[in-house]
Amino acid sequence: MTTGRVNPDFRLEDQGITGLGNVSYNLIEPALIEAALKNGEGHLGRGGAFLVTTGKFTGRSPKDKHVVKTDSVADTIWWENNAAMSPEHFDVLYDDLLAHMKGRDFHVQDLTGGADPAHAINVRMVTELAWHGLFIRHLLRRPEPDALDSFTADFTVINCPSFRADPAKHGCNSETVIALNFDRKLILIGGTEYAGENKKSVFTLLNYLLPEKGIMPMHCSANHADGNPVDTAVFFGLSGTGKTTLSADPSRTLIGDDEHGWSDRGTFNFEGGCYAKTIHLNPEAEPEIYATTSKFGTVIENMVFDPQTFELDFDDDSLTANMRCAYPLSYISNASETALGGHPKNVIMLTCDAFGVLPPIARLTPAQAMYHFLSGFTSKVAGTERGVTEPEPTFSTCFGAPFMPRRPEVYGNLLRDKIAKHGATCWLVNTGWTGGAYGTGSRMPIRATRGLLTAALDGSLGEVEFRKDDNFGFDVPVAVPGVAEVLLDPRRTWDDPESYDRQAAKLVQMFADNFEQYVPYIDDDVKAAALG
Ligand SMILES: Nc1ncnc2c1ncn2[C@@H]1O[C@H](COP(=O)(O)OP(=O)(O)O)[C@@H](O)[C@H]1O
Ligand SMILES: C=C(OP(=O)(O)O)C(=O)O
Repeated sequence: MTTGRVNPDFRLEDQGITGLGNVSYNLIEPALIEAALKNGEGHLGRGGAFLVTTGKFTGRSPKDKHVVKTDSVADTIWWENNAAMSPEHFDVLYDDLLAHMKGRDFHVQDLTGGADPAHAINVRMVTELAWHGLFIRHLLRRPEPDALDSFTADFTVINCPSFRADPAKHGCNSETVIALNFDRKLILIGGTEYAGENKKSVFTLLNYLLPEKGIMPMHCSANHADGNPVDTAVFFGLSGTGKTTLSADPSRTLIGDDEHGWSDRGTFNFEGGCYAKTIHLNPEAEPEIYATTSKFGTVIENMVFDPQTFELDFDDDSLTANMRCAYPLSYISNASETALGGHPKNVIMLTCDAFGVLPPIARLTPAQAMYHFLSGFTSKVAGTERGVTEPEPTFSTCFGAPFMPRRPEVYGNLLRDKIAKHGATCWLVNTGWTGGAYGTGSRMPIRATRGLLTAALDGSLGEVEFRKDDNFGFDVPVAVPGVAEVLLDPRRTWDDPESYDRQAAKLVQMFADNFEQYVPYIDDDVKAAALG
C-alpha cells in the first residue's frame, strides 16, 4: 500500500502499537477512496462522492462515552450519566483493543484541531476503516505537507469498529465504547461505525482542555458578514437544530458548522469541514449543501441510493433519519479561508421545540441568555441517538451535554464574561414546531427562520416593536417585514389557544424543575431571569 508523508521517528511502533497488518500514513483523498473501494467499504457515487452504509453498530448513546477518572481530572469532570471509567478498566480495554488490532490493516491521519495556531492540538487518528480516514481528513484540519515531517501527536484516537467492548470487563455500558483518557492522551472507540464519533471525540477533548486557557469552547456554527469578520454570529444548538443549515447562508461567509472556540482574539473553528444532515435535503432551501452531495470525495453516510444509477433518495429514512454528508469547508463557495472570525456580535441559541410553545425568535438579556444556555432546552432529533425515533424534548445543558465534560457553570461563566466584555446581542430561535406540538403542528419553515435571522444579524430587527412573552419574560418581535405575522405569536398558530396555554404552563414548570440543579452555582440576576 502506498504511504503518504510521515515523521520518520513517529510511527505507530514508536507509540507502542505493534503487530498490525498494513498501515498507511496520511494517504490523500483519492488513495483513501481507492483503499475503501478495495476493502468493499462503499461505492463511488455521483461526481466521485463516496457512498457508505454503516453496519448494525451505528447506534450510540451518551452512555457509551466515558472519561477515565484519573486523579488528575477527577475533581473537574462532570458528565451526563456520570459515565466515568476507572483507569484500571481503561488499561484492560486498551490491552484488549491492541490484541484485537493485531494483523489488521489501519489508516493513520495526522491532523490538527483548531484553526488558531495558538490553540491548535495535534491529533493522530488511527482508523480501521479507510472511509473513516477520508471522513476525518475532511472534518479536521490538514497540516501543510512539510509539517508532517515533524508531526507528533498531542492525542491519539484509535477507532476500531470491529472491536466489541465487554461491559463487565471494561466498565462500560454496552459493546459500543468511546473512552477518553487525559493522562494517557488516548481516545479509544469501538463497536460503532457512525463517523460522527471521530470528530465528536476531538471536540470533547478540546471542550475539556480549552477552558483552562480562558477559551470558551462552543457547540455552535459560525459565520460573518461578507468581508467583515467583526460582524460574526455564532449559532449554538444540539444535533439537528439547524447549525449547519442556517450557517450556510449565501449572503454571509461560513466560518464553520459545528465546533468553535472563543478566545481573546475572537472565534476560531476547531474543524476543517462540515457534517450536514441530508434528510429531505432540498436544492432550493439548502443549495450549497445539496451541491456537495455530488462532489469528489464527499462522504455520504447511510443514505438509500439506486444501485444502478447511484441516485440518492433524500426522503427515504429507512436506514436512519441521521443520514449525512461530510465535506471540506472549501466545498461551500463562500466559506472563510482562515476559518477565523471576530468576537461574536450576535449569539444565537437554536432550540428545536417539539412542544410548539416557543416563538420563532426572542431577544434575550444577558441573564436570560445564561438561563437558556444552562437549561439547553431542545429536542433530540430522530436518529441522533439509539432509541430516539421521534423528536424527544430534553434539557441538554450548553446545547451539547454529551460533549461537555466539565461542570456546566464552567462554560456558562466563560460565555457570560465574553458576552459582557464584547457586548454581544443574544437571541433564542425556535427551529422546531409551530401551530401545535410535534404530531399536530408543523416544523418551522426554514425560509421564516432565515428571514428572522437575517433581520437579527443586519440590525433591522432591533428597530421593530417587541412584546414581553407571558411565559418566559423575553422580548418577542410583533411584526417583521417578510415573515407572516401570525408565526411570531405561537399561541395564535394553535387551533385551540387554551391547549397552547396548558402546554406552555407545562413547559415553564419543566424549565423550573430542571433549573433547580444550577441555582447553587449562579448569580442573582440569572436567578431573577429564571423567575421570568
Ligand atoms: N426552520 C428550520 N431551521 C433549520 N433547520 C430546519 C428547519 N426546518 C427544518 N430543518 C431541517 O432540520 C435539520 C437541521 O439539521 P442541521 O442543520 O444539520 O443541524 P445541526 O447542524 O444543528 O446538527 C436539517 O435537515 C434541516 O433541513
Ligand atoms: C455529529 C453530531 O453533531 P451535529 O448533529 O451537531 O453535527 C452528532 O451529534 O453526532
